[in-house]
Amino acid sequence: MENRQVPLKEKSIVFIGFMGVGKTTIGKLVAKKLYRDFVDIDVEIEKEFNMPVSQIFDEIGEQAFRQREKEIIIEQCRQKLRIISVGGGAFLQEEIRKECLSSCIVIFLDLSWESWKERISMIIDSRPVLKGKTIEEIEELFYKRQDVYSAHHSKIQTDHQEVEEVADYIVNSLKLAWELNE
Ligand SMILES: Nc1ncnc2c1ncn2[C@@H]1O[C@H](COP(=O)(O)OP(=O)(O)O)[C@@H](O)[C@H]1O
Ligand SMILES: O=C(O)C1=C[C@@H](OP(=O)(O)O)[C@@H](O)[C@H](O)C1
Ligand SMILES: [Mg+2]
Repeated sequence: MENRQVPLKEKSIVFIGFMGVGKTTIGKLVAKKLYRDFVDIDVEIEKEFNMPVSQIFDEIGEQAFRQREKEIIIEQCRQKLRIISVGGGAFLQEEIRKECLSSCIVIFLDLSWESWKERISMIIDSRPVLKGKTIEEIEELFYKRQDVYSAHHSKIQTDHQEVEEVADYIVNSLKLAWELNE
């Protein structure tokens, strides 16, 4: 389905940002508050391969993961009324960026490096891209990736904010934008 003529209120919403910023957690919460279906692209890929992302990287390879990531995101973006959380590496692919930006509302969840660093122990084991890297190398990747996240419709600064607060702010902002667009 071509999604470009879809009214703003019905457009799917895509969450982007670096690993661990809260795309999965906040996306799920926003979906619940808006009574919309939630899709986490990593979870969809894990279901297909029947193994966690880190095992897919080890046993099948990152390239196969990126290929399915692209296909599933494009498929999901063309649906209406979805809340979609993509992996932090998805926007490195131009085709994904273009599709998300043309079909959906793209929300960038921003977090400072200082705040992000405090979360590292929670995510390091499940993110193969971080495995074996020094903190300096991760910091370099963090800043390098910010370039691709600059392609978005809306940015939310999440430092020192609880997930509920961030989700409520997003829901209220969306409702306001929808009202103004009516
Ligand atoms: N605003 C927040 N404040 C504190 N912890 C958070 C916040 N958002 C997410 N987290 C925690 O950070 C970790 C990574 O969150 P997750 O939603 O998986 O991020 P992503 O999908 O962007 O990789 C989880 O343990 C989650 O509970
Ligand atoms: O940034 C990346 O390259 C990745 C981010 C992960 O998703 P989260 O951003 O949800 O952690 C997951 O897709 C995979 O481990 C690769
Ligand atoms: Mg996630």
